[in-house]
This record gives sequence, structure tokens and C-alpha cells, in this order.
Amino acid sequence: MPALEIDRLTKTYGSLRALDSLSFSVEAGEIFGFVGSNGAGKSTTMRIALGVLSADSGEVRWDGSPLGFDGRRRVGYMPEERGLYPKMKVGEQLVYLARLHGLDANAARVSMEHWTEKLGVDARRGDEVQKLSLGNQQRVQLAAALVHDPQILVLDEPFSGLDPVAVDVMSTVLRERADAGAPVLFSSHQLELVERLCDRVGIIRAGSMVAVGSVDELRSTTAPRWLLDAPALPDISALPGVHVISREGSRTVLEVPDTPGAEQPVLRAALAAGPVHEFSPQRASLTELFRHAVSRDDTAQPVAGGTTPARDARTSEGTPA
Ligand SMILES: Nc1ncnc2c1ncn2[C@@H]1O[C@H](COP(=O)(O)OP(=O)(O)OP(=O)(O)O)[C@@H](O)[C@H]1O
Repeated sequence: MPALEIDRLTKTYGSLRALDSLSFSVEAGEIFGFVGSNGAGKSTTMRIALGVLSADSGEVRWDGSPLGFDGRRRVGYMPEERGLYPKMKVGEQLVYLARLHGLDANAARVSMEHWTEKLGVDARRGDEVQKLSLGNQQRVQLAAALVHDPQILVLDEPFSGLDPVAVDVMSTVLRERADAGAPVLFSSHQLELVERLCDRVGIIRAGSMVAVGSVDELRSTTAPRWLLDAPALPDISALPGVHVISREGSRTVLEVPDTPGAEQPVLRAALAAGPVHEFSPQRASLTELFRHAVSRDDTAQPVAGGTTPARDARTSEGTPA
């Protein structure tokens, strides 16, 4: 059973439809990357999941039951607008937040010590939050999301503004939490990082999910690409389904039909045009898959993989708000 289910959420702000029947699920033990253009609806979704905003319709469930007040106490949440008290000392603040979530004084202190050490801010326990650099404030913010030992993590852009060392620290912590069985949902615009870290990715566009799956599953919904390194551009006009995606100097990326051997006529055409230095299959990056998903028209796309809509690599209708 999926651990965290977002089921047909709809939310309007006045005349703006920010979420349009948005559905996806995050399994226990899975890191799920939530990506989309600015204003696509990621923060709105996360706020609704945490109950700080109400949906017009739809439901958020945890292990099959609506996520109510008690369930939400077990969520570690990092809001986009952050939420630390600037004048409170790091250690005192984390102990306070842990106690708000029901830990006793001793457990709260032990947890504060553990997470500040783990996140590399133990030397700053006695400092006011506002005196820390933004990156260190973010580490404390993550500690605040973790200090009550949550069973679900929902993090809105936790990696923004972090240096590479802090990114590594945070990535390790998220993987450890997932390995311990938590569903981990986070949003990010750092697509290389999402590709590296996440088990599955959801691409949201204008309040609707347009693609969900592992990066490999998302790749399988696009036509194969080949890199041709040849000074002369081959004549592909007679080859149906072959398109030039990009050309930089002598290097051309071509899309070919998804049939065995479909690249061979391209190679023959290239050799007929002149020397070929390289001809090799290309793996689309998440950035390319993202561009493809958010820029395509509203024509229904083929479904790949299994049968459960919210779990499969797929593309679907996205209705611009
Ligand atoms: N309180 C609000 N009142 C009115 N409109 C809002 C409000 N909050 C969000 N919106 C609008 O809802 C849409 C979705 O916003 P949301 O913040 O969820 O997007 P996002 O995907 O998190 O964007 P970003 O990547 O820029 O953080 C946007 O068009 C935004 O302007």
C-alpha cells in the first residue's frame, strides 16, 4: 500500500486553478522528486498535504487513511517560506520544536544534539538563528523537520542555496530516512540533483501531473536519440520519423523512431555525406525530459509501464491555468 497518497487535489485561488485533480503517491522508503516550472503548484500541494492550506476537493492519505491532525504530527515539513524564529537560539529552538511534537525534555535534547551534529551545525547551538549564514539556517531548518523523528518527510526546495558540501550532507540524510522506511517528498529546480537522488520523479505542469516514474521510465516514453559527430549534416529528409533535435559544431542529436535498427539509415546517410567521427545512443537527461514534458502540446501521450495511473511512468493531459 502506498505510504503517502495525493488523490485528485483541486485548489483554486479566486479564478486561478492552481491544482487540477492532481494525483500521485510516494511509497514508504522512496525518495520522490517533485519538479515543475515556477507557479506549477508544488508548494500548494505540499501545504495542503500538511494541512496549512485546505483543498477545494481531493484527499491526502497516509497508509490508506486520511492524513489528519495526528498523522501530520508525524510529518517532517520544511516550508518554502521557512519557519524558524530568528532570535531564538538554534539548540533551544530545536528542543522547543521537538517538545511541541510530543518528545519529553530528555529525548528532545538528545535528538537536538544528534541532528545538529549530523548536519554540521553543532558548534552553532548557542547562536541565534539570524546570526547563521543562509546555508546553515537551512541545515537548522532540516534539523527542525527531523528533530521529532518523523515518519514522512515533505520538503519544499530543501536544496536551494546550499553549497555542494551541504547538498551532500542533506542528500545523505534524505537517503537514510528513506532507507529507514519514510516516504520522502521534496521539490526542487535542481534537476541534476533530482535525477541523481530520487527513486521516482513527478513532473507537474499548471496544476496537473504530466509525467510520473523513475527517470528510466520517463526516458522510455520519448523517442530514442542518437548523437552524430560528423562535419557534414546528412540528408534525412527521406527518413520518416527522424528529426534533428540540436546541432552544435559537428555534433548533431537526432531523434529516431522507436523501432529496432531505425538508426541505421541515419548512419548510412551520414556516411554518404562524409566522414563520421562518432555515432552513439544518447540518454536523455531529466532536464531534457522536463523540457519535453512541460513544453509539449495538450495531445494525449502514450502510457508506458503498468496499470495504476498515479504510479506509472506516463504523460497525461495538462490544462494550463
Ligand atoms: N496565496 C495565494 N493567493 C493567490 N494565488 C496563489 C497563492 N499561492 C499560490 N498562488 C498561485 O498558485 C499557483 C501555484 O503556486 P505554487 O506556489 O504552488 O507554485 P510552485 O510550483 O511552488 O512554484 P515555485 O517553483 O515558483 O515555488 C501560482 O500561479 C501562484 O501564483
